[in-house]
Amino acid sequence: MESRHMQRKLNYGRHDPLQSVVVEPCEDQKNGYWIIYIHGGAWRDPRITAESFETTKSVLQANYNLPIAGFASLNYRLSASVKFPQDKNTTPAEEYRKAKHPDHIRDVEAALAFLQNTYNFGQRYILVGHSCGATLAFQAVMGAIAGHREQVSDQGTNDCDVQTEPVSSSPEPLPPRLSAHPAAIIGVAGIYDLRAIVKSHRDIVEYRQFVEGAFGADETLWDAVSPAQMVGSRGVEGGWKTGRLAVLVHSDDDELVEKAQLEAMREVLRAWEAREAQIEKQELSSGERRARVVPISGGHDDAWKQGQELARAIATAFAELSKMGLCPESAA
Ligand SMILES: N[C@@H](CC(=O)c1ccccc1NC=O)C(=O)O
Repeated sequence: MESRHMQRKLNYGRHDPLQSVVVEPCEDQKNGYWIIYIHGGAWRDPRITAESFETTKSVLQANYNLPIAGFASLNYRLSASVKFPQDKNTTPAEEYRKAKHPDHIRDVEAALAFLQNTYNFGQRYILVGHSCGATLAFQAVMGAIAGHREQVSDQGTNDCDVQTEPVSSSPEPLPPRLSAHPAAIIGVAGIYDLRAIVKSHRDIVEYRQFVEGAFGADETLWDAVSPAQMVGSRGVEGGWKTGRLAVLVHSDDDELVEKAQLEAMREVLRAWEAREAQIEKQELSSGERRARVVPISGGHDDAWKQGQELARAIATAFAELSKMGLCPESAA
């Protein structure tokens, strides 16, 4: 592979080493899209990090010729896990995992704003999220969570009034504003309805544990932050005004997240799809939107561990953008 593409790890926050991104700009594809990955691990698994995108990235670079302007993979602060206990007395404070909603999504927003300020790609990016990373990807464009922070070019109205989060325990100021939402989101093995996933696994304590670990025990908050639960101005429908393409990816071999999660998200995306995208005046395309389902094979974590199926899903998204007239020819 070409070696002039340099991979670097950059920090976007000062309170936790997990406030970092692994980036690799691709100098020869300036008109392409940035691929920005958000890893899974139930908001708490310290073994699953930004580096978990490496294999998929290598597959994309070796086997596809897509117009990709750069790769970024985000780390974000994690919640505590009973499976990986830490001793508060001996763990350096910045490494002690204690994040609670909205810390995770605020870190994702801060990372995206940091990348936008650094690389100036505007809306030309695709958010790819796996498992709880898919939750975070769609939360980043939900009206009730982040939509009021988007700056739409022609002064979109601010129709979001309610704050749906507890006061953050985080010492951080609010992250800089997200200047633009992604053109496309790819949700892989995603969790989109917290109440439903806990209920459908009520005999396995782990599910309630990781949801409470990240969001607390108040189930009305679970609904308010679930992309498949919020409709209208508080959901993806009202929040993701400039969005063009949503791709939902799932494997029937997935042993951890059931297909009902995808189906619930597919339903709320129907209302989003029916509305026209808000587009820049100089843009020549129509406001057409698409939501697509892409089946893959393999177990829950095989998507990123093996990389081939995730890479294929990403290539499918580029093919859709291309059909919509939203994709440049790839250079070389
Ligand atoms: N290894 C994980 C398990 C996990 O990631 C998970 C389990 C069930 C359903 C979804 C999961 N991950 C989603 O991000 C853990 O530490 O809990």
